[in-house]
Amino acid sequence: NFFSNSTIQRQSKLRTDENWIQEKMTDNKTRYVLMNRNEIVVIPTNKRHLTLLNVNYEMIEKYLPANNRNFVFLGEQDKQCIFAVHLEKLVLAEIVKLHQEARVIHAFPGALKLRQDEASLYSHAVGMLSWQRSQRFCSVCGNATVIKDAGYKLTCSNHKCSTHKGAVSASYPRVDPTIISAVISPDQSRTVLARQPRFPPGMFSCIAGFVEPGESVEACCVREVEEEVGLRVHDVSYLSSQFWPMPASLMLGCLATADGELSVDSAELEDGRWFTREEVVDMMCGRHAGGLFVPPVQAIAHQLLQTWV
Ligand SMILES: NC(=O)C1=CN([C@@H]2O[C@H](COP(=O)(O)OP(=O)(O)OC[C@H]3O[C@@H](n4cnc5c(N)ncnc54)[C@H](OP(=O)(O)O)[C@@H]3O)[C@@H](O)[C@H]2O)C=CC1
Repeated sequence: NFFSNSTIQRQSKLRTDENWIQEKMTDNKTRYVLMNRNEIVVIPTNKRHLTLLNVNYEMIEKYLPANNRNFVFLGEQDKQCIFAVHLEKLVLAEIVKLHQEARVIHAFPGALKLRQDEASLYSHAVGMLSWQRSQRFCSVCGNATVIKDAGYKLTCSNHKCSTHKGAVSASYPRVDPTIISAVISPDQSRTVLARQPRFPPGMFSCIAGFVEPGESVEACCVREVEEEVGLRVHDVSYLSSQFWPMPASLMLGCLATADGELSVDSAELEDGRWFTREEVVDMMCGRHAGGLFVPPVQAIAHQLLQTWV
């Protein structure tokens, strides 16, 4: 699945080896991925494809943040280490000026034009760096946090803080489990698609929602479909997953069966309908008579529909 198909070795056992990390950070063979919140630095390879700008330590040294903040070790690929770093907009602009073809672009939808392995690097980086930015202070005593384990762990800088004694001694990266389901009629001829007000005009997608504590994937699927379109699903089956970097959802793709009239929750959804298989095929191929379409092939919503049609 796009965004989750990296060929990188994460080398998680080496993250705690500070000397090794320090040595790799300053090695000129090391490659840095640059970003700023929702922006990435890319080079267009042709009209439709982009590649991430490769920057080595020499090029980035003077811009690297103090205390390794906003910084993460992504792993190793072909014996080359890869780190990601969050930099201020002005710094990104300065770096881009040094590379004739480089551009700073919005990561969405820009990241959809990256090669799959680079899109996976991007999703790994954005999930890690947005978590670090959201955890700058200890949630117990309010003191600053300190980055450990090459960016994968945050501890409180106040050594008297109770977090150093209790079971919850550190903050670890956050991933939000989210179900997404293609709801199919019992005769397999129709599926439910819905649209949120923030979707691009004409786009319909499968039903999605965040898993709550105490819920299984199946129970979450039943609850979300009932809440959003008023149908009671059965026969929920898990198909596959996708990390979705918005900023850190783990999409758990399901197929489920239901029938009946829809009762759309207008607080969350702008529209929700049953669509026939033929209509969905047209929406997937960009030839729907009414101009309706589904998310692109990179999204798990598309993959679920592809499995069904
Ligand atoms: N890859 C794919 O094919 C698709 C991916 N998605 C993704 O699935 C996710 C869920 O979809 P959807 O339900 O439509 O999402 P929304 O982002 O619309 O979230 C619904 C509501 O849940 C609350 N919320 C936001 N973040 C979280 C969180 N981390 N945990 C719990 N609740 C939260 C918010 O409520 P409030 O505003 O009240 O705080 C939000 O309005 C989104 O990240 C979306 O991008 C969705 C469809 C297709």
